[in-house]
Amino acid sequence: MIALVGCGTVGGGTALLLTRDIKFLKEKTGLELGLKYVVDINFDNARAIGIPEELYETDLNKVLNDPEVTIVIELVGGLTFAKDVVSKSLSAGKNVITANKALLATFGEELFGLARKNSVSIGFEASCAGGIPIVKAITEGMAVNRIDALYGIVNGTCNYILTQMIDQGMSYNKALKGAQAQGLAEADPTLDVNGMDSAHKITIMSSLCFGYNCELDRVSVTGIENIDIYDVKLGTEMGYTIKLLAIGETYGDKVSLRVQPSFISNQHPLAKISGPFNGVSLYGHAVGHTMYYGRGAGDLPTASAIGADIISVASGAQKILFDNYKYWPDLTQKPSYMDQSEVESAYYLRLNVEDHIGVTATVTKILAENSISISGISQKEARFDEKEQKSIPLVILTHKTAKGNIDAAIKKLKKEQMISKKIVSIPVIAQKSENIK
Ligand SMILES: NC(=O)C1=CN([C@@H]2O[C@H](COP(=O)(O)OP(=O)(O)OC[C@H]3O[C@@H](n4cnc5c(N)ncnc54)[C@H](OP(=O)(O)O)[C@@H]3O)[C@@H](O)[C@H]2O)C=CC1
Ligand SMILES: N[C@@H](CC=O)C(=O)O
Repeated sequence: MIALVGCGTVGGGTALLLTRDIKFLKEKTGLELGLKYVVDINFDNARAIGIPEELYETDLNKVLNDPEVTIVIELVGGLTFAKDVVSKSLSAGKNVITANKALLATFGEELFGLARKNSVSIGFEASCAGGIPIVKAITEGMAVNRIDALYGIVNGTCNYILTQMIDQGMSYNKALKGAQAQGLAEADPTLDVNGMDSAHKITIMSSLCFGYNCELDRVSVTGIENIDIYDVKLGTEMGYTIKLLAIGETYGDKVSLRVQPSFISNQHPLAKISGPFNGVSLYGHAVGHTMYYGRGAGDLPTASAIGADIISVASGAQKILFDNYKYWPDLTQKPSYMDQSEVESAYYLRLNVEDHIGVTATVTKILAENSISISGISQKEARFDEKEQKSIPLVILTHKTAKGNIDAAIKKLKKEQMISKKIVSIPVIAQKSENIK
């Protein structure tokens, strides 16, 4: 029997699948599945979607002490009560299913170890890229591959906001409200827009891809909060679209983990992933490039991934994988990390400069001194700030260069009197080449 803790957006969707669709699930899988408890502190949402009242429970201990319950689904979110639910359930010998990427990215090693100690397993398909079965793709579908890179749009809220801003000209705040209304955003949407939710997901997925216990605090994270629609529009004119990319890559025996707003060409396979959808590209040594697409957030799409875990746990498949796969974070070593300053890409730079003779020469000289080669440069129409101060936007596209060079050049440029301190730099990410061998 199943107990579900937290009946909000995802919990509500899951409870619906386990009540309304239970007959279909049994017919399809041949498994005897049953929802016995819905634990929450209030049941407004459960009532609103018609979950039967006899399932409602406020006391977690009742679930923990019920020997009939073999699966506890944690859908509360956060790191405090959720951690208690997961730890206590595992310690009570119950399998756990969770969508809580923050919890697994922070305490994965401890919780996976606890599951192993108690001979149970943790299902977490819904923790990365919502409804896309990406955990199964990495651990099962790509099993024979050495995976050396993962590029993903893995936050539905940010992708929805950016799409609305570009396609509808909607303001950032209005688009964020829209994402919240659709149940895409986290309870605290700061985690979405500041890039941390994507960082949680890239930590979990990279650990499974590369066979290291990747650490959340080694992800270089930039969110979308400070993106200026002016740059988005200039990017569009140049044939680029802006996406919040989560990237995990290996460089020899080193790992690089980063989340960053990035320009990608309109021809890039991830460019067409819009609205609440997510897309994840994996690169394996045997298969080459594979790509996964689907809804990255929302009640039923995420419940679909939870349902897949329920079936895996109930059929015994999850435990077999848990016992045999060697890339779980409690079984692997922490990686060595690539120094972020050495990571290379092309860049879009926007400077605001005074309209003086020699300013472009000063800029190009500083870039050259920092080993940055320019692939394009253009001066745009003058702009006026809120204090009516005029400045000329100078947009530069660079060839591939190390991030350290860009940072050093920006530091120097900011010291020049004719150049405003606000310099925008956005990596321009090309599609990775396959390396089949
Ligand atoms: N929303 C999405 O699309 C996705 C979410 N996730 C993850 O799924 C998890 C749940 O997210 P989501 O459904 O959006 O969150 P919600 O905030 O909608 O749901 C959380 C539920 O837990 C309840 N709750 C809070 N504290 C307790 C407690 N002490 N005891 C029992 N119940 C409690 C809340 O009640 P109340 O409302 O009264 O506070 C609410 O009903 C999170 O880890 C999130 O990161 C993963 C993929 C997609
Ligand atoms: N808030 C998240 C929900 C899914 O993980 C998102 O927007 O992607």
